[in-house]
Amino acid sequence: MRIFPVRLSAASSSMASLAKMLDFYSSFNPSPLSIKQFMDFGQNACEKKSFIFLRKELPVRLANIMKEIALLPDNLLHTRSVSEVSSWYVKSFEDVLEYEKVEPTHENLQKFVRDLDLIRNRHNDVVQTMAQGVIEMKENEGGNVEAPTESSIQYFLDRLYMSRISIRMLINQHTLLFGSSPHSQGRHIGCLDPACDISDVVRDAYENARFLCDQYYLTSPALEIQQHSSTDEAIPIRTVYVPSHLYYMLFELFKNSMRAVVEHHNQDSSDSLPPLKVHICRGKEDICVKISDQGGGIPRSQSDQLFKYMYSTAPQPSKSDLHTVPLAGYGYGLPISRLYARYFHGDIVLLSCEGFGTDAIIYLKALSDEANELLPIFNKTSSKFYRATV
Ligand SMILES: O=C(O)CCCOc1c(F)cc(-c2c(C(=O)NCc3ccc(C(=O)O)cc3)noc2-c2cc(Cl)c(O)cc2O)cc1F
Repeated sequence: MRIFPVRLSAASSSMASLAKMLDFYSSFNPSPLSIKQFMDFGQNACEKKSFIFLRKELPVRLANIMKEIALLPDNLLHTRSVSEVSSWYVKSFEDVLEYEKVEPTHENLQKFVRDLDLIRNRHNDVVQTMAQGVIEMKENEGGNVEAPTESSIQYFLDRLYMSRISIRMLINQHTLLFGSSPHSQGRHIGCLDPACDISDVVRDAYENARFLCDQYYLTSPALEIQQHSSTDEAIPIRTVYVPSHLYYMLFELFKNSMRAVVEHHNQDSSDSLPPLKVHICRGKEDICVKISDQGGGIPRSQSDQLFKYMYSTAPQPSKSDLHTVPLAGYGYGLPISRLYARYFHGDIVLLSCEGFGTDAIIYLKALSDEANELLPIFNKTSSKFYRATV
């Protein structure tokens, strides 16, 4: 009976074909789009053009990051969690390749939208699962991880999550523009708001962070907002942006500020907490959102640590903590918030004055044609980084 060898050859031939396709699509650099290009295309959207662009661009972006996953240190790559994440990427890569040569018929376009929804949902838990993989690796290594491994993990996770932000942006734009409810968008173009009122998103994020803070600490600092526009643009300051990205950044920063302020000011004193002061400023090149708190600050020597995936002052949350301790997370909120800001060529900068408080500044590009996607590219340079530290 030749069943097993046939099955083995079938498996090995599909692996060989996957490896060939990975090499092919990773040989292309991802094509970054600007917010202006997303808007211009979305205002006169053509589903066939979007389909033809995505059936090439999605495999290119998936293959570029899959080649980096393969270069991870074995003690991380072979954890159960990272193996699971890797299998999601393989499945999604194969799912999109099904459309490589098909005709853009109405039926195929509809099926493409459904498959994009499945792909997005398959990858919903990548961040938590990767965090679990880092914990498994630490446990397997007896708790200590050498610095070179830690820096290569930091480098990789920044690129993995930036790639994931970009792939979800492409998928969301296509499914929102051409999915089942294209006309319920109002003024929105996909997930982009052409007139995003920044102070509205600030208030929304503050109120939700405050709700969690009140739940846990039974108190929370007030909010004061000021807006400054150096250009002739009116107040309130509006810009073309992805409100959900801005909300994520603000929600994380407000949670951190509230935790610092409440924990720094002993909770039984009658003095009221110092308010959080937010300045929204529009210049020619930048839009800035500065959150200033009097939470006692953190030493300059430690502030960079807050952007590390393998550092957190909070103990690693247990599964129950993640549901019961509202302000606790894996400590990934800040590094991922900075990726959201950097994704369209902005940034997040922390300026802390130990003993007094912290300013956290979100920088956004003021001009949509300068807000280009910042995408990781797999090439000899990036792979050398892994080889040097593995
Ligand atoms: O679990 C998560 O996901 C949230 C993970 C994150 O959790 C943190 C958190 F919310 C707030 C702080 C913190 C402290 C503090 O904690 N100061 C006390 C201390 C003094 C000395 C040292 C030291 O010497 O190392 C450390 C802390 N001071 O300012 C901030 C602060 C940090 C950020 Cl990013 C911000 O946007 C606003 C802030 O006021 C630190 C966090 F780490």
